[in-house]
Amino acid sequence: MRIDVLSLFPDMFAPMRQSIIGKAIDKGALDFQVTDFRDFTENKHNNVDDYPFGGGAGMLLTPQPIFDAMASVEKQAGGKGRVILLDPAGRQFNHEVAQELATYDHLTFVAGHYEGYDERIRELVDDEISLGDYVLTGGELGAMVIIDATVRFLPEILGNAASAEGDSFEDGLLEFPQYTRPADFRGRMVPEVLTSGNHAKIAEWRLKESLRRTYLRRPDLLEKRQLTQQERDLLDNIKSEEQ
Ligand SMILES: O=C(NCc1ccc(CNCc2ncc[nH]2)cc1)c1csc2nc[nH]c(=O)c12
Repeated sequence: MRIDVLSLFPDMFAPMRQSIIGKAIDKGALDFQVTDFRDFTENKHNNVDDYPFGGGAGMLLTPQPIFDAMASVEKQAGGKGRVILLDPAGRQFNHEVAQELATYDHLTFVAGHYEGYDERIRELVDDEISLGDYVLTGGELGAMVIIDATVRFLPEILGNAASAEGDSFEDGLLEFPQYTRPADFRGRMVPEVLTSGNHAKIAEWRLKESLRRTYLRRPDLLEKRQLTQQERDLLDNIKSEEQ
């Protein structure tokens, strides 16, 4: 997979090379390139933004540096791949979107700053993604979150854990409580069932605790999810316990 980012703050992406991105690059699973579109401005003052026509507060990114930075990526990479604009007005990022993006072999992210983009920049763009309904100062952190969540799906990175996890019953439910050694931590015991070796009982306990957690914290997820008869029975059980 190749990922390009167009940004005014390329250094913000350097720390990613210390973790998941670096691992993917070392494994040859990922080509990662950040382009500073300020390098492409034809403006003698090196400006990349300007006042909005029609007045109003804030500055907008001008189209020329971004168009020319994109042309440079196209020349280098032999194309621009799937172009994603980070924008608060975009569709909300989530697990499904990450899975969808992971299917492309080339993604180009455009991260803006200031109060937004000149509308004509959207001509370059295939998709617009927001990280949620809160205001950030720019798109870089959003791009990093999306890249992290997407790169983890690469087979070389998480093997089949990511896909397997996605397919199992956890899909659509919150994670069950997890424990590791010691079984007795200063008097706080790990639930008996988990050290019983009874795998059927363990699986049922995990399913029930996933349902309990989802019921208590994210009932909206339960609304969206088809429940098996076993899950419905467990949920009835939980509802009476949680009275
Ligand atoms: O670039 C981003 N933010 C910078 C930014 C913040 C506010 C505005 C719009 N300004 C108000 C307005 N609209 C119309 C007129 N005036 C534009 C850009 C961003 C990328 S993804 C994301 N996801 C969640 N939140 C975010 O802010 C982001």
